[in-house]
Amino acid sequence: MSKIQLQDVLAQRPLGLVFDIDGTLSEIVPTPSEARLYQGVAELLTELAGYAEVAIMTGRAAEDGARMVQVSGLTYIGTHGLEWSEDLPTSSAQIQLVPEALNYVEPGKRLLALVAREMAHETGIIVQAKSVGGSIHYRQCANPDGAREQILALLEEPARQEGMVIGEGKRVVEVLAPLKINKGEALKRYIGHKQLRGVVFAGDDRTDLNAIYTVRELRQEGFTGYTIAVRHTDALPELLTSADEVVDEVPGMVERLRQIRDMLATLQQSGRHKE
Ligand SMILES: O=P(O)(O)OC[C@H]1O[C@H](O[C@H]2O[C@H](CO)[C@@H](O)[C@H](O)[C@H]2O)[C@H](O)[C@@H](O)[C@@H]1O
Repeated sequence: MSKIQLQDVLAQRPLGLVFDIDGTLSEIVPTPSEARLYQGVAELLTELAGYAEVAIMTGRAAEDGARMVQVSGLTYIGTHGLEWSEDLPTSSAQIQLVPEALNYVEPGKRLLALVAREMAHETGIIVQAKSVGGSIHYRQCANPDGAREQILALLEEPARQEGMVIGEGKRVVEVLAPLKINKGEALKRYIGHKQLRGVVFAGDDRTDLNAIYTVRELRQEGFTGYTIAVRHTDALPELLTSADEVVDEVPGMVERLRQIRDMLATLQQSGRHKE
């Protein structure tokens, strides 16, 4: 089978462009609150939204993601696909939590409270609550690998009892609802919701793999999609081998965003996009 070309995907209409934040549009930094969009990204997202539907799909809470991105007119999909909003970052924005997740709000709170209490002695732990579950960051601990082991051991049995799932990302343990909704399922819902005929997805972490797999599956059914993996020194090998293209770190991704913007402008001028 011939290799899919980015140009062919960008020619589809309606077109969706879906981006992860941390490690994709913003550099990985010591703490979540220090993270900022890479220079020029907000302007590029604004320009891209003039040509396509643009969504931010993040493991952060939708509101937290929108606080970082600060671009209106985008769809913000947060908490790994559980939260949706079409009108962030306005302060009165409606944020929808998928109804299937409601039963897991309280169990998630209890598990995060347990970690906050039991790991209070460990300097460097950051507990980041989300509407369902949340993240426990250990990047700043003196012994990050040891801290990771402690968090996983502490959560194993209580998570089982609460019916919650434990996942992992970059120097972070995630407390998740036991739902089939992940970035892959969320991407499928986004494509359906916007009735897209083409999609480009970019991400850098384990949770982004689900979206990459979804694009591959949908391609088998004739859908036109393209995936970009952002390579960092700690990249999952599977992420790099599964994506259609690999770019080097966040600057490489930002350069690709510029090229995508330019390709979309050329397609529009030449009228070669598919209505
Ligand atoms: O899906 P994403 O948008 O990539 O979200 C995944 C997690 O990203 C954030 O944590 C990561 O980035 C931090 C800032 O660079 C870094 O300090 C941390 O070690 C990384 O794991 C975010 O804070 C989490 O809530 C997301 O789940």
